Amino acid sequence: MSTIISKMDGVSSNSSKRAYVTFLAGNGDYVKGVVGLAKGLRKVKSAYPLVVAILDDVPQEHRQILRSQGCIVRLIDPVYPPNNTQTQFAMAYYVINYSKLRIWGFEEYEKMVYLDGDIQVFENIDHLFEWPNGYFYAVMDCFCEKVWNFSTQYKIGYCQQCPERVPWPAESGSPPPLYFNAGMFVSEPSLVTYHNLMEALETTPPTAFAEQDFLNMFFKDIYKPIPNVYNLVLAMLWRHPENVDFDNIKVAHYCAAGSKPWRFTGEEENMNREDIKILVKKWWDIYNDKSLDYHHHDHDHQTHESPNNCECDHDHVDGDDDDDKGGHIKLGPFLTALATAAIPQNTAPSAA
Ligand SMILES: O=c1ccn([C@@H]2O[C@H](COP(=O)(O)OP(=O)(O)O[C@H]3O[C@H](CO)[C@H](O)[C@H](O)[C@H]3O)[C@@H](O)[C@H]2O)c(=O)[nH]1
Ligand SMILES: O[C@H]1[C@H](O)[C@@H](O)[C@H](O)[C@@H](O)[C@H]1O
Ligand SMILES: [Mn+2]
Repeated sequence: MSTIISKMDGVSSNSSKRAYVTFLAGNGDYVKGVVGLAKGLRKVKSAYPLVVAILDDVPQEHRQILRSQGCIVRLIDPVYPPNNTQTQFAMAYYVINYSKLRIWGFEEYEKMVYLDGDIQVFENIDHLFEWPNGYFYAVMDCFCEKVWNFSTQYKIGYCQQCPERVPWPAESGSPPPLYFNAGMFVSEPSLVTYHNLMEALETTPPTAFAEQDFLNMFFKDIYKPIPNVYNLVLAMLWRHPENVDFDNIKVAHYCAAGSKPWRFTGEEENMNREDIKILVKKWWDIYNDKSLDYHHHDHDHQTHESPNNCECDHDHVDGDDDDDKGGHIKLGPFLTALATAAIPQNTAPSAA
């Protein structure tokens, strides 16, 4: 009996230190993605809350919608890549994603599963929290879509998903290290890691895929690839069908151009595929399912009475206080400046 009690104690104290985390910026329609995700996590009976790290530009009305869906809303300050006059930042669309780095400051959680707002879960993935600490778990990306056309991999036709198809040329040395998609990962918040991330960022010029490239560099030594059912990047369906187990997809990532369910028209390339239409419909079925709306009393594991869920969502993760980068700069002028910079058209994702 006593062992059962202590075991249960162990579980509950551990459980409260776990969270799904997503990121939301702007006043646009990504809030729909996050609502869909919150409902999807509820549908599969996840035992852990969804924490939404929001930037200041998310309107109150959207924050309220998230809270009413049982989410924990946490305001974060934006993170900017260092100024670099030499390197033209290729994809302005991704710059705000550097702000995702703030989530390592959510130290009240021992472990987090990060999920992009354009992700949906179809099966319970709580077991990810049980995996050994000390690693960065994520799914390997695919380099075959046009959004990669600036890269050597794309130009050669090399993809880590099928390294034999077009082998990496011997004269180019060893193939690039395994590269993960940063729309889903398992990691451990920690102020030490957080400060190391911020410090490393200061000397890292921005690159095309923003924080995704940066995280790939930062965590390269502890990166553990996991099966793609945990983050099915939709392009895998037509680029590497042999690697896809369609009936067992646990997590779908609607990142292919034109695939965001809440903007879906079916007109973009590949969007008329049956498998895509099935996945988009599955997303909508969850989003529209009223029985999946959050009801405070129905979900004792998701009561979320954390102080972080109060109206005072000014719970900023401390940046470098004496440093402009960590301060409360308005994002608007920064993004405007980026938007007016010369950005090659062909590298801007159409989902933007
Ligand atoms: O206006 C926006 C744009 C983005 N987001 C948030 O940022 C996430 C990332 O943006 P996308 O999902 O549109 O981008 P992709 O999936 O195409 O991007 C991939 O590459 C990015 C590189 O910066 C990130 O690593 C991202 O997590 C990874 O999935 C969104 O899911 C959403 O959570 C917003 O809230 N508002
Ligand atoms: O790494 C990239 C990046 O995450 C893109 O934004 C996504 O659209 C692509 O599918 C992926 O390969
Ligand atoms: Mn995404």
